[in-house]
Amino acid sequence: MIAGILKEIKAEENRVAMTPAGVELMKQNGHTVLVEKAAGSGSGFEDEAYVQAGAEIVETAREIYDRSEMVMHVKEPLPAEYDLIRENQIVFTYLHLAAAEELTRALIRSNAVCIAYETIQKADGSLPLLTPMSEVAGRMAIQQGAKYLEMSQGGHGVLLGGVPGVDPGNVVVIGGGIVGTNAAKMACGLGAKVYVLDINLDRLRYLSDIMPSNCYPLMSGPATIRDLIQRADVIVGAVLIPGTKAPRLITRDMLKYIRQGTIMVDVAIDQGGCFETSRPTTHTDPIYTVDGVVHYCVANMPGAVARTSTLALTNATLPYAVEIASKGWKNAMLENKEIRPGANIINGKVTYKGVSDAFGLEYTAVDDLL
Ligand SMILES: NC(=O)C1=CN([C@@H]2O[C@H](COP(=O)(O)OP(=O)(O)OC[C@H]3O[C@@H](n4cnc5c(N)ncnc54)[C@H](O)[C@@H]3O)[C@@H](O)[C@H]2O)C=CC1
Ligand SMILES: CC(=O)C(=O)O
Ligand SMILES: [Mg+2]
Repeated sequence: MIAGILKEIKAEENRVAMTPAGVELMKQNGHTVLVEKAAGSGSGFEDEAYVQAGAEIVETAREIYDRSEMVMHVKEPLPAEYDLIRENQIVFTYLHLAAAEELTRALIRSNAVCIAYETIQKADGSLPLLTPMSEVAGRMAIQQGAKYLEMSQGGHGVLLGGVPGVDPGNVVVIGGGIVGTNAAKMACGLGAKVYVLDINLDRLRYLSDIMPSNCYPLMSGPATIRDLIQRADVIVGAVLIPGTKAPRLITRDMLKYIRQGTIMVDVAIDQGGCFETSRPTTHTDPIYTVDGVVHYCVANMPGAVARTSTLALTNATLPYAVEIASKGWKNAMLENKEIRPGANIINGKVTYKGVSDAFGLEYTAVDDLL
């Protein structure tokens, strides 16, 4: 198969969908890899390294789309690319469609085979291509929260770890999955008092076993959230119901309970955000304030630490890319049940329930198309 690696065009996105080591493995499996010029430079991989690994460097995204049977991105295709996507072409990338109606409709029109990284799912329910970026984003959430707590950044001037004789800061993490656990680990490491909220009691038991004593796993619910946000210095939004729009757990009205200069980091913004007042921001302009409460809602947080993120992401994506390229998408989905839920839109049909529900579109089970 001919696979094309596109250069990311989202603001401040420096990750790349395949490293030179990945190209080498694709070549060993008999595939041709086209890499858009300078696609890897933001992650420290120059064109020369791709050529040495056996890739062909291609000048434009248009040529990648024209010549490739499968295109790979990190982030979703942007409007400038919608008309370049071809019928039956495999588009393999993060899509987050339940929060992106315009993109959903463009991909339906394209008649392409759109497989989302974030909905590939193992039998135990885990999301192997979301996990590495959730690990990065969860850790970064605390780094960003601590930074914006500084007064010159708009925060209310609390040092998360405190000092001897002074209380540490309070961190409230809503959602105790991969993002939430990684955020909590970082915040605990700094010495903050950390509350992690989830609705899954088994998950709370697990967190209670593995987390240090300055972490308090609690059952999530409106009353608990309302109580905790009044004392919070940093609030992290980290909930997910896979493939669907995030539930709004802190409403506009609840901002009145939150002190000015508190930092709300909505990591779940790529699924629409779990705070009503969240709207996507970029690394160049990451924060805004509502009623004095600072909101950080960058939809591609891992892009800021591109070297680490590219390596972590491609460690996870490469085996799936090789399998899809080697077997074709249908056989890959028939033989590997983890890949099947990755199908979001296939030849104009919406094959992911969370996406069809989000926009009132007709749903077709992927099994009917295999
Ligand atoms: N902004 C960014 O750059 C990035 C965003 N993300 C996003 O972060 C979000 C979280 O991802 P993961 O941690 O990997 O998901 P996960 O599936 O590991 O964890 C989500 C957790 O939320 C819990 N949950 C669901 N409803 C809840 C509720 N009402 N109250 C409390 N907890 C609730 C679930 O039980 C689960 O434990 C996703 O939307 C993901 O796409 C991930 C990576 C980067
Ligand atoms: C998960 C995701 O959307 C990201 O890493 O940007
Ligand atoms: Mg994202």
